[in-house]
Amino acid sequence: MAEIRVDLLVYRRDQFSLEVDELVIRPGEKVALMGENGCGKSTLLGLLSGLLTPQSGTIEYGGRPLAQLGFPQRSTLFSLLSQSSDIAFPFTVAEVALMGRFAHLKGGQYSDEDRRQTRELLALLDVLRYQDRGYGELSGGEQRRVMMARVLNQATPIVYLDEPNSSLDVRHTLQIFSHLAQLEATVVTSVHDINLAHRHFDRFLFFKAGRLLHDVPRRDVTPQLLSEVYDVSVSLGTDSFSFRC
Ligand SMILES: Nc1ncnc2c1ncn2[C@@H]1O[C@H](COP(=O)(O)OP(=O)(O)OP(=O)(O)O)[C@@H](O)[C@H]1O
Repeated sequence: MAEIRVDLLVYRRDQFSLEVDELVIRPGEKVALMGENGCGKSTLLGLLSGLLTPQSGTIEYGGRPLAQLGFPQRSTLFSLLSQSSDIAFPFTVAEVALMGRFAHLKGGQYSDEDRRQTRELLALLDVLRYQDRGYGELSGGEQRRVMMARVLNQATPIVYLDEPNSSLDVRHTLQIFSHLAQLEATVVTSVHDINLAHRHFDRFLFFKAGRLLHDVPRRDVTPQLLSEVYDVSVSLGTDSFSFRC
């Protein structure tokens, strides 16, 4: 599995800039990207996955610069669940999830194993019963779970997720985060629910206005730190943080 290494990264867009001096994410780490709206979480995921190109700095996977990796290599190295996932064509749920296997296609055909794995993931994400329905006929939360099945189906050693629990109800959110926490893969996800992330993830990158303010393990996420990041009053109860304006 590849280590992710970021050095002297600078990305500018209009009035916004994201700067990360140094960041190393080791294989298997579960990393939450956190901070208020517009602080740069999606931008960082876009840069790490090569959808955006930095003005300067480097991103490396196992010592190989991202810029030198072709698309086939990238698609077996990392997958990305974007914030929005519209599909223009009338694919079924099973077809959408099966697309995750595209990077592993042999001889231009999906194998029986690809189809079996797809069914298993659709069941895990609790959408197997919709497998023959049109993707566009599902609710927002159901579509999100199908997209999650597609991303996990890619079976990459690194999984990038942009707010995976948006539109999800509490049960599916808990199930998905428990699953992510148990994956062997490196997982890097943006997430707004601090208590949810704190329960399931190991490492927390807090951004503010495009800067990496804190990079801390679970035990160092304190009310003081959260208060600084989010500009709210924070207290710690028996097992969760509470917030007040
Ligand atoms: N396509 C775009 N074109 C221009 N500016 C953009 C675009 N996408 C995001 N921005 C701006 O870039 C900055 C960082 O946005 P980004 O989406 O990375 O934030 P975020 O931390 O993911 O926010 P959120 O929690 O709301 O998802 C913001 O100022 C935002 O307005």
